[in-house]
Amino acid sequence: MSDKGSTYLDKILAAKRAELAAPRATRSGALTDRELIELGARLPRPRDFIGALREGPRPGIIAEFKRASPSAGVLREGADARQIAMLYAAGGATCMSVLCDRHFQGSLEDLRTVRQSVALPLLAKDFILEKTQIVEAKRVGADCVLLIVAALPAPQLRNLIEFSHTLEMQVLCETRDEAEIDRAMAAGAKLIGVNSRDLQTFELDPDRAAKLRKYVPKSFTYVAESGVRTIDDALRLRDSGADALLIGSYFMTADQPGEALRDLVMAL
Ligand SMILES: O=P(O)(O)OC[C@@H](O)[C@@H](O)c1c[nH]c2ccccc12
Repeated sequence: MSDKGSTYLDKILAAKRAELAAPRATRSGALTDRELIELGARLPRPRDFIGALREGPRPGIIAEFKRASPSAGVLREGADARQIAMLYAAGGATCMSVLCDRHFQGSLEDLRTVRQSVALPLLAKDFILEKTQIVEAKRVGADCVLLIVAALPAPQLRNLIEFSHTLEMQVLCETRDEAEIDRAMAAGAKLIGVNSRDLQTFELDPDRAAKLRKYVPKSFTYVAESGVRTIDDALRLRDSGADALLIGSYFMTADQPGEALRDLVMAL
């Protein structure tokens, strides 16, 4: 089979489908929807991720634990999830995101480690295609899950949002243009992200999140995702009206991630 025409996102999603199709060691692998809800509902109640962003200083910072990325390679050799989480919490992060996908050298284990290290609300940053993944994220301590509009047909998106809400999990719905923003809002998302990096090509358009701000009414919570490389980048996104900034590489590559975060929070 030729790879011609398939994008990075297609490849990551194909790998995720293969992972999900393989026999799984986890308990929730072959359960019915009802059993999944019963299992998920017994897990500890999630924290209020959106509430933390709305009530804290604006814009809130969602600091991401990210070992590597397909575009930049390894960001921090031997990164220690517990240590970074504690630096982020002490540095003034409002919430944290943990990259769980293996194309970013992440795992659910990293999320579990972060959960055991800090009390901040946590986002499971993964390529979620089915309900079992939402239960698994909750099981390791996530409060919020990422759902990528470009990866999910409309009925599936709505279904996964509803399922998350049934488990009292929140959803960050990731978009990249006006049409996807409309789809996210129509599907019931309350927390809308615009990723300035295109997951098809991994190219960055540093102004995308600022340009699209006007399409999301203020009753939603708006997250500018990716591409903050300087304090000025963060200031521009703040001035565009973003409620929160999701930042990974800038902190992960800093000599002192906690200091870099504190300086950024002070500048905002
Ligand atoms: O490292 P950055 O440029 O600060 O980006 C963080 C975050 O936005 C990025 O990791 C991200 C946003 N959406 C995603 C979806 C999948 C994987 C990764 C992502």
